[in-house]
Amino acid sequence: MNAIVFDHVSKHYGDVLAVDDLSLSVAPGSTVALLGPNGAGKSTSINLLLGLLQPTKGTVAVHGRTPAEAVRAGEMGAMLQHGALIPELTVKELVDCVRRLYPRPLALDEVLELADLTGLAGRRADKLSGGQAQRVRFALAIAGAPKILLLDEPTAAMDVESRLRFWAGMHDYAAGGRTVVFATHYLEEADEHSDRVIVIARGRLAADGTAAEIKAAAGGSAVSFDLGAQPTAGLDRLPGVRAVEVVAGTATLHTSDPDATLDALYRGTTLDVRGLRLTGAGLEAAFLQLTRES
Ligand SMILES: Nc1ncnc2c1ncn2[C@@H]1O[C@H](COP(=O)(O)OP(=O)(O)OP(=O)(O)O)[C@@H](O)[C@H]1O
Repeated sequence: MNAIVFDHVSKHYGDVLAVDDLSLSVAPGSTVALLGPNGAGKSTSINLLLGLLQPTKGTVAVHGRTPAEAVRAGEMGAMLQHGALIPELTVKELVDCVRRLYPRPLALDEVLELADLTGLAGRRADKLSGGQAQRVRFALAIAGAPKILLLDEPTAAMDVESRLRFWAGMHDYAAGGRTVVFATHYLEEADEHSDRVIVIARGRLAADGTAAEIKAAAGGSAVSFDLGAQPTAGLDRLPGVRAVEVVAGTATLHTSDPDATLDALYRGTTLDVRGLRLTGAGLEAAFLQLTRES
């Protein structure tokens, strides 16, 4: 059975269509990045998964049940973008308090270790930095040993070192068959830390696959050269070319077949091609193209 299923889900906030006919399923044990620009519908999707919001249309299922049932069964853990911590409690007290609410929690020391909080266990929650507080939110999300862990932009307030440790903790937690879905705008995080990337833009599914598949599907490479004042006519008809951009005298041809494009550029046109550059599309280029297209 799938861990998560969205079946033709739409969510309106008044006139705003935040999620638009989204259908997808997530297999148990996978780590999925939900990637999209600001306002794409990532947080709304996570809130729908937690049963905090109800779809306007369609259904959301978690292990074949409603989100509310899955939450009640202690199957879901979530780290949302904001969440107040009880200021008077120490990190250890807070984590222990939350883990005791669950039927089969992780051991306290294990939670602290996974969230890299062992050294901060005695610190009061109101004396933590922003990044440390994020690690406590992560600890609270995993304390109940949920089968499905949802993380909404988990590394937003973390420095480079904290990010590295956070991802190590996330991978340790995911090992052993747990399902993790994390929302991010950081392409490199999606690339490095997930085995599947779901790109959403304006509430719709823009792409779904491994980071490598998304890069390939988004059109491979770009051929750039100094065009100067020469005419652009016909560049968009060269083989493989999907789009042409001309900025400040530099032409960039986005192509799915750079060999054929280059061959035709030299042999099939009378252009004086200088300063030629060939670049492979990274996830960033793929992401921009996909989110513009959709
Ligand atoms: N409570 C609300 N009332 C009205 N509109 C909302 C509400 N919450 C979100 N929206 C709108 O719904 C759309 C999707 O928002 P959402 O927060 O899900 O996007 P997101 O991908 O998580 O964005 P970000 O990366 O900026 O956090 C946006 O247009 C947003 O303005």
